[in-house]
Amino acid sequence: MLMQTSWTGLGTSIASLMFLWTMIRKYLPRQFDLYISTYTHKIFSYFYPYIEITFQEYSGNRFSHSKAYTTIKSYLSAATSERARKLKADVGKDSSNLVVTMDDHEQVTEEFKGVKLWWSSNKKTPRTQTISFYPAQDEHRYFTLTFHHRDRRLVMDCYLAHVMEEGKAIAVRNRQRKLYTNNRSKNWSGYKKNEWSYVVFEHPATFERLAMDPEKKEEIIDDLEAFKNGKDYYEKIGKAWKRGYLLYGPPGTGKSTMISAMANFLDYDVYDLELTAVKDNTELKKLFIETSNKSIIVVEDIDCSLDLSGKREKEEKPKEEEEEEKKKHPPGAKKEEHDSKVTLSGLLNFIDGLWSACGGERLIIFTTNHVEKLDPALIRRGRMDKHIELSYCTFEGFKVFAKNYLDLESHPLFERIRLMMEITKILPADVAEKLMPKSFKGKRNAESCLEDLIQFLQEAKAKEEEAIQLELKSKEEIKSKENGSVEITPIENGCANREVK
Ligand SMILES: Nc1ncnc2c1ncn2[C@@H]1O[C@H](COP(=O)(O)OP(=O)(O)OP(=O)(O)O)[C@@H](O)[C@H]1O
Repeated sequence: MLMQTSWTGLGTSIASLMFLWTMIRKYLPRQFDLYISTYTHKIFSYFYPYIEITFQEYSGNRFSHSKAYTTIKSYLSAATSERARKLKADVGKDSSNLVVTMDDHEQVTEEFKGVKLWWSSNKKTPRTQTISFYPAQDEHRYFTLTFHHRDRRLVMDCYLAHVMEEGKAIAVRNRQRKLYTNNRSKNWSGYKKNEWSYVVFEHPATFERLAMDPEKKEEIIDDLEAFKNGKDYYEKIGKAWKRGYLLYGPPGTGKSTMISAMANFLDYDVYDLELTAVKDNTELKKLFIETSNKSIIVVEDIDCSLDLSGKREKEEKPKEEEEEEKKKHPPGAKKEEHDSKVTLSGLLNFIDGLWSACGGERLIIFTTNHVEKLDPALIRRGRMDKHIELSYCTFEGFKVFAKNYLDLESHPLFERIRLMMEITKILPADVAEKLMPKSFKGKRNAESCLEDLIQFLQEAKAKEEEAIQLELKSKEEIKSKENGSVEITPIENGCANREVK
């Protein structure tokens, strides 16, 4: 009984004290309140001198991931993978491509400028049952960073910035790049929409493996490097952060390969724009707006994509062509659905109109096999800032192929190939095809590849000479027809002589 009275008394006195404490804090001036809370905190931190910061998976609503969480996740995955790599290396297994993520409730200990910090990955499952229109969110993940109270300045001023910077760089490195293409698809109401769809982009092309003049290659690499790091510069000069490239040359000279090498070099996504599938300029604009930053937008074979000759040339169209066009599309007839109405001016707007300035860091690349067919307005400098000609293979280019395909830096047959390449045109695609080993069994095979190439060069030379002879002959024929003289065969010659007699 006595015991019960004393417990009740103790409870009442604690409750009264707490009430009094709350009242005092409520009516105390602000500075005293702050003073008290600082001291309370100091007393608590004496018993638990660690600070914990949490980073939640979702920011605000459940559908948008918090950027900080995602960045920290990349950072910690790299740290965990590194640890796992070291462990594996100790055991002696190959571990170069290992990527490991942190397990729930796993801890990672880090050292930064001599200070120890602890990261842990946690998960919370909500206990309350809520009725919601959206699917239930089962788990709520977060990272907790724990550090000693005395290190809070270093953590706040340096460490967190370091984590964010590293995390972002790691995320960019680990990002799977995408190759997009546009296609028309019907939605549930039957309305045809033009949308981007993608596959993972995994082309192994690099500038190192690209066969072309080394100086030209260096120049392109420098240009891309300057573009990639040019954010401030573009801002300073008041220009949208984008650049146009025109790649031209015969088929099989490496235009597509160069685009892949550029994408790999810059770490950009690729948007392969199929212009013939775009209905009109509005659709083109919409597609453009949907492209992301850090991307290359490619229009391959631009001369074949659409009639982009513009108004000026349309007026000059020969009559026969117009007739043919009319036959294809008689005035009353319904045009085929895929017929595109994208115009030259629409395309120019796409390249450098007002809309092209939304977002940034975009390369626009056109490729063509017939540069002479393009409207000068489309490719003038400022729109297509850099014109790159890809042409027949040079000896320097061949050496890149030999190193790449056959692992050869020199060979007695090289000199013969060099001399032949000086007088014979050969496409890089043909060199690539000839040097592709027929089986993967050493040097002997490499030599037979070189011999194959020599034979191909000899045949190409013979064909070239034959073509020149034919051309000369036809030119002579035309000339003689123009002069009104008939070609005289020996017998005719004889007859003619007789007639004269
Ligand atoms: N300069 C080059 N460097 C390395 N490989 C090349 C080069 N040119 C061509 N190739 C090889 O030839 C093949 C065809 O090249 P690619 O498709 O890039 O040529 P292209 O100029 O885009 O042709 P097209 O105009 O017909 O599209 C590629 O798979 C590549 O292996």
